[in-house]
Amino acid sequence: MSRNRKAGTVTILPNLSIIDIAEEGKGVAKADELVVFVDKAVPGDIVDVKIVKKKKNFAEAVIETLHTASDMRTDPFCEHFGTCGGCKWQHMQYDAQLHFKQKNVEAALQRLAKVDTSSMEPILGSAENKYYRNKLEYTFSNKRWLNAQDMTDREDLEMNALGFHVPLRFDKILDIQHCYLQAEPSNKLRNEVRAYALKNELSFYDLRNHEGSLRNLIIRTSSTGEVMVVVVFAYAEPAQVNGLMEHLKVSFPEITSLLYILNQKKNDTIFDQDVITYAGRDYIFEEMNGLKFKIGAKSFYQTNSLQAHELYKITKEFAGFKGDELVYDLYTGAGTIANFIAGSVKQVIGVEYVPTAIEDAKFNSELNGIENTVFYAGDMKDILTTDFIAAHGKPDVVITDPPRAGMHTDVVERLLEMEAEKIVYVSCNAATQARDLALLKEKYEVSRIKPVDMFPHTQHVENVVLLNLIK
Ligand SMILES: C[S@@+](CC[C@H](N)C(=O)[O-])C[C@H]1O[C@@H](n2cnc3c(N)ncnc32)[C@H](O)[C@@H]1O
Repeated sequence: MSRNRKAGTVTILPNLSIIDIAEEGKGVAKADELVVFVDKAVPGDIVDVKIVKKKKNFAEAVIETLHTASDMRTDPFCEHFGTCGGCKWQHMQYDAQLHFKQKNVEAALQRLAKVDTSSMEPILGSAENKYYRNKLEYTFSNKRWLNAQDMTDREDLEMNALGFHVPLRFDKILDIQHCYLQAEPSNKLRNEVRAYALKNELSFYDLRNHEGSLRNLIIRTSSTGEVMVVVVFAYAEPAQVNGLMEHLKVSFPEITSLLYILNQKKNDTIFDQDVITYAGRDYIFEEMNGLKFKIGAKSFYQTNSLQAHELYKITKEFAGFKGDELVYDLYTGAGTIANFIAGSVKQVIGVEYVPTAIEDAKFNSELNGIENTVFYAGDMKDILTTDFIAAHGKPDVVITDPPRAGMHTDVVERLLEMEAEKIVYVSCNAATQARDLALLKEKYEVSRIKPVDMFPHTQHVENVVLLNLIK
């Protein structure tokens, strides 16, 4: 039984056993009727915790004292662990991460859609669990996040930083020395850009007052060995832009595509901005399964390329194509799934609301000599109408891969009207997937479920579900 010890206004709950992991990735403990979500706790830990937020039925807490460490713990490999918002599960062994991802998907499907998960297939782990991302976006700031050590030696403190946002702090940036998410030359590039900017007194952006020159650095790498670098300035003298870009061009001959953007808006999205090519091409190539994909600065491509290939293979296997199918690929992005399966079906119709992604999808079909794909840009609920279905034909198979929010109810309605034999539902959020499955139950039964880990050391997980039309 837990006891409350009040130390001033701080509430400490002693000797809690961590019994589970919640969907958001925190450890779960119970103190009488109160459910406590404990940051960086692992099932099997016994801990004293400090409450940081208290609601009627639950509380959020941090570890005050770790009395017994779970067998599932391991030493985090990154010096930035604990402050950086990424890779929050590094302190848990990879097998345990996979176990809890599988369990969380299963729990969501059972609880929210009453799906029978007894034949759920085991999660597919990522072959690479370091340096697995093909894209990183860093932020410049003149307000570096200071750790306790920095606070003690405040003399000559460098306040400029190039790195990642500290969770819940839009203006504070953790200066990253080494990131384990993207392979070289990613780390060398980021550190060189920072060193050049400091040496040449280019100003780092002030995210609060919207002043300063350097805003973002985007690095994309591909399985073909090509590299794209995009430097985003708020403003800069042409000599300063040319100075930095020329330095990168000379120092990193491996850069295939060297680009910059002048973004004077308050927000840092680049989708409505002109991209200027300083050197090389304005795109790089990615390759998958013998297909080439063109990736521009604004293109969407799954960030873990190797595991995306596995995800698509599972999607295709679940669909079990015979060769004569009409397939709808909903939320097609840059048409990667559509192009990946095109050789195995009669025709694919891809729908997606980002127009530039649809341009990429069409370009990629052409590039690979694929002639049986058609793509449409627009909001799914507006495009996928009864008239659209009448004009294009009822699909035999639907592949749907919506964003985290899942599908709009109008889209689910259309799926129920279309009565495709099979729906393969790929999702990055098991809770919204389960919500949609509960609606699809009216006409479909779930016959296969397989989670896929695209993001090691995070709580995120992809899940593929096959639905069969009930006859
Ligand atoms: C998870 S991504 C899937 C991308 C693609 N299937 C792939 O594997 O590369 C979801 C896609 O849905 C698109 N999207 C989000 N909301 C949409 C909507 N309301 N209508 C159409 N597309 C939408 C996003 O732009 C994004 O490309």
